[in-house]
Amino acid sequence: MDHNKIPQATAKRLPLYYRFINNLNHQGKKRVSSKELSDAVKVDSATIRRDFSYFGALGKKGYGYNVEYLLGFFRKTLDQDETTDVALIGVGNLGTAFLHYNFMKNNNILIKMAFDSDPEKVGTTIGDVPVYHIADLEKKLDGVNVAILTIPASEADGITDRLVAEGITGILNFTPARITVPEYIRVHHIDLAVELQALVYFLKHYPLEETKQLD
Ligand SMILES: NC(=O)c1ccc[n+]([C@@H]2O[C@H](COP(=O)([O-])OP(=O)(O)OC[C@H]3O[C@@H](n4cnc5c(N)ncnc54)[C@H](O)[C@@H]3O)[C@@H](O)[C@H]2O)c1
Repeated sequence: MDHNKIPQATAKRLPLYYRFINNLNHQGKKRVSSKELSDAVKVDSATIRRDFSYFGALGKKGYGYNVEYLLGFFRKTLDQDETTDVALIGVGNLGTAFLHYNFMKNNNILIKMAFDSDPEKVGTTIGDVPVYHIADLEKKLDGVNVAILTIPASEADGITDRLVAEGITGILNFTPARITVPEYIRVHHIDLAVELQALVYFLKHYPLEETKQLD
């Protein structure tokens, strides 16, 4: 399947589907209906059916979708069979938590190395990840092309320029800074304050029905 043919909005929902289908598979479930999926991932079933038609998965009425088939497709599409190495920049409160979190458990994503400017942190290993000095970024990066930024906002631009010069293609930016990159570089910005505000807004204006809350 040509991945470019999957619409971006569908592609964004893939990890969500993958996580749920993977759990079902672990529980030994062989099939799943679009209604079950819809309740679990909070995407309406019409959208799920349309998304899945792009994957060549056509659910049968009264049967649903084959869990193994979907899992095989998601694994390939999300490159779950390959490990993606990631570098984390900034081993503070947030960065340290990520280093302790084992991303490999559900996804084949590995934080392979971390960088910090604090001499107390450089040379240590946190959650099996070595922490190098930020001055050695260019020397150590060695083909890693995804980075997580958990440094102070004031440092974000300078570090981003260095990452871009080293061939990084994707950045997950946790700093409040809006970083500027060439258009061929993908930046996903995660702003927890905005996410929280959105949650509170939805709670206020679109409260869920009681039965759904009990799910
Ligand atoms: N802690 C949170 O809950 C939270 C939530 C949302 C966003 N953020 C954002 O994430 C970023 C990190 O937050 P934090 O709480 O972990 O901060 P922190 O101060 O605990 O950690 C920042 C780390 O970056 C290192 N650092 C500073 N300059 C550097 C440089 N030039 N190169 C490499 N390392 C450098 C510091 O030594 C420190 O270890 C901030 O931009 C913050 O606004 C934090």
